[in-house]
This record gives sequence, structure tokens and C-alpha cells, in this order.
Amino acid sequence: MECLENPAWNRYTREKLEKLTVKAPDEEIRKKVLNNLDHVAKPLDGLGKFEALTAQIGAIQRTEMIDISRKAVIIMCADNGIVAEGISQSGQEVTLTVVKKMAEKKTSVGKMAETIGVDTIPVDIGVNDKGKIPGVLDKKIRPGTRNFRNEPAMTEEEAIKAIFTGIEMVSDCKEKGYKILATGEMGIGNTTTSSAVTAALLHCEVAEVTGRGAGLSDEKLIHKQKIITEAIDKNDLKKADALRILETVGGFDIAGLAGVCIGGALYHVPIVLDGVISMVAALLAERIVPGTKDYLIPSHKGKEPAMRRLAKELNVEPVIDGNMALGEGTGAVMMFSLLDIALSVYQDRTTFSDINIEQYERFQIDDDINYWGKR
Ligand SMILES: O=C(O)c1ccc[n+]([C@@H]2O[C@H](COP(=O)([O-])O)[C@@H](O)[C@H]2O)c1
Ligand SMILES: Cc1cc2nc[nH]c2cc1C
Repeated sequence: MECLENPAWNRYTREKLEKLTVKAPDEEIRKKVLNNLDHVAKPLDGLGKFEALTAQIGAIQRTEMIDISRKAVIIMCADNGIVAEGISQSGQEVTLTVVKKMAEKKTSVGKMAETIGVDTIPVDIGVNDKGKIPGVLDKKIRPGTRNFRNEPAMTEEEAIKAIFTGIEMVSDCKEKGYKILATGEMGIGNTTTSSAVTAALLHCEVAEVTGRGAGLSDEKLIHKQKIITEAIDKNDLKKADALRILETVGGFDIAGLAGVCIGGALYHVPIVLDGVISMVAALLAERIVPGTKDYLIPSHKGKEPAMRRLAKELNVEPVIDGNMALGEGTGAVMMFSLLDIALSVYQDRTTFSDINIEQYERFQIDDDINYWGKR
């Protein structure tokens, strides 16, 4: 992958993006890991969904010797012009304040990540500020998107640059030795952009996929839904493709995270998804580069109503049912902990033969928990 700081970044065109192809995770490895898990001295399928997740991570990394020792959460930070319409309880300036604190590890994701030894990588992909933010990677496309009530949030060129920024982040992280990555974000107003993109992609009722975000009154929630509905209708987005939907009502954070998902698929790095912003980015990524979704690991079910529809469309069942709506990558970092714990059983496994017990015979296959494929 060429460096995006190279002035030639504008060679990254829609055509180049759409030509990217993804190889499926290694099915043989997936089956081998599932078989190894059957040899572990425990009830068959005893780790439930964590068995399917473990096998999928092996298939993504193309090895039975699964390694998720070095972990990071890539936190795409950006402002949204639509905030001018009063769709959030906060103003845009709050994004910058929180991002500065994020760099000092003083926000929720920083505390969680420090607790379990995960690195946080905050990225300024479009914060509404002219200067560089100390401790934050400067990949600014533009200081915030435009107000999508009046005009498209971004140009096609900006959207594509943001996507390639995410792709390149994964390449850089892999080179630095990270074995698994998570998606996080910070950006006031990004539940509005996420709901708008979801409604347009899934052709569903705006009210069905639009919630209160970080907190809204009933009256403001109706206003938020009205703004989204108007933009979808005015731009005829139910007939648009994924990229045009992203440009029109999306955000730089969503675009960057879609790139992270695609990067995971291109560089064979498992990507753990956080909340609604990450999930919509995942669906965009899958629509732009089919096959990407097989590289994505869901974390939590979330509170925003769009989460349910997005999980269904991506055919994933997140394991954490915590009614969370924090963002920043917090749910994904929690999932890292669970994956570490589940993997401890696999990596240094005690088998039936180790303890001289006859191995359980498999009479049935629980396909419900093997949503990536059959045993
Ligand atoms: O991750 C989620 O599902 C989630 C749900 C609600 C809110 N958030 C966070 O809250 C902010 C957006 O809320 P809002 O109301 O300004 O759209 C943004 O910084 C997100 O990280 C995140
Ligand atoms: C303080 C604060 C932290 C956040 N983290 C994600 N969204 C946020 C919004 C606010 C206001």
C-alpha cells in the first residue's frame, strides 16, 4: 500500500477501490481449530460462540497457532456538519475536547484499554480544528463534514481518501506487530450519520433505526428522524450505491472505519467491531468490497436501534448484551478481554488424552453458533 501522505493519494479512485478483492479466510484452518477444540477436555461446544470466534480468528490469521497478544483500538475522530441542526445534545466543540483527553488516556476507552494492556490509537480524520492535536495521529481529510441538510457531507474524493486512510492504518499496524485490531470512534453527531446511512443502505424506516445517541429528548429525537428522512428523500438515497450514501450523509469517521474493515480483510487481520458507528462502517465495507465481513468480529449488541438491523444484515450475533452506547471502541475492548480468556483454553490446551478420558463423540453440529460456515 502506498503512503497516503504521498501527494499522489488522489490516484486512489472509486475504480481502484471497487477493484479491491478479498480472499476468503482459510476454511481448512477454521475446521482444524474447531477440531482442536473438540479435543480439549470439556463438553463439546462448551465455549459456545467463542468456539466459532476462535476458529474464525485462526482462519483469518491463516494459522492454528492463533496469536492475539498485541492489540490496538483504532479510534477515528471526526466532526459532523449536521450537528448545526441540533440533532445532538452537544455542540461540535465537544469532539475536540474529548479527543484531547482521549490522547491522554483519560476517556472511557483509555481506561479500559490500559486495564488490559491494549494500545489506543486516536486518529484525527476530520476534527473541526485547524491545529495538530498532541498524541493524535494527524490524518485529517477536512475539519469536519458539510451539513448534509444543505449539501453532500463530503466529496467522492474525500470519502475515498478517508477509506484508504483506514486501509493503510491496518497495513501500518500489521507491520508494527499488532495481531488483532478494534474499531472505535469519537464524533458528536455520528449517531445521526450512522442512522442515515443504515436507513439508506437497508431501505428501512428511519424511525426504526434512529435512537437517542448520547442522549436526546423525545422532541429532539423526532427532529433527528425528520432531518434524516428529508435528506434520504431529497437525495433519493434508497436508490444510491454504498459510496454515494456515505458521501451524502456519512462521516469521515465512518469512512475511515469502513477502510479499517476492508484493511482487515486485505491484510488478514481480525477486526473487532464496536457499536453502531462501527457496525454501519462494516456494512458499508462489505457493500464496497464483498467478502470483508468474514474478517470482522462483533462485540456487543448495543442500545441504538440500528444495531439489531445491522447485526442481522451482517449475519453476526454479538456476544455482549450490555445495552451499551458509549462508543470510542469500549465494547470492542471489552470483547478483547473475553477473546483472551476464551483463547487461554485453546492455546495451552489440556486435552482428553492428557487426562486419560475418552474424547466426546460428536453426534450433532450446532450450526447456530457456527455462523461463518459449517464444521
Ligand atoms: O457506539 C455506539 O453505539 C454509540 C451510541 C451512542 C453514542 N455514541 C457516542 O456518542 C457520540 C455520538 O452521539 P450523538 O448523540 O452526538 O450522535 C459519539 O462520540 C459516539 O462515540 C456511541
Ligand atoms: C464526554 C463524552 C465522551 C464521549 N465518548 C463518546 N462520545 C462522547 C461524548 C461525550 C460528551
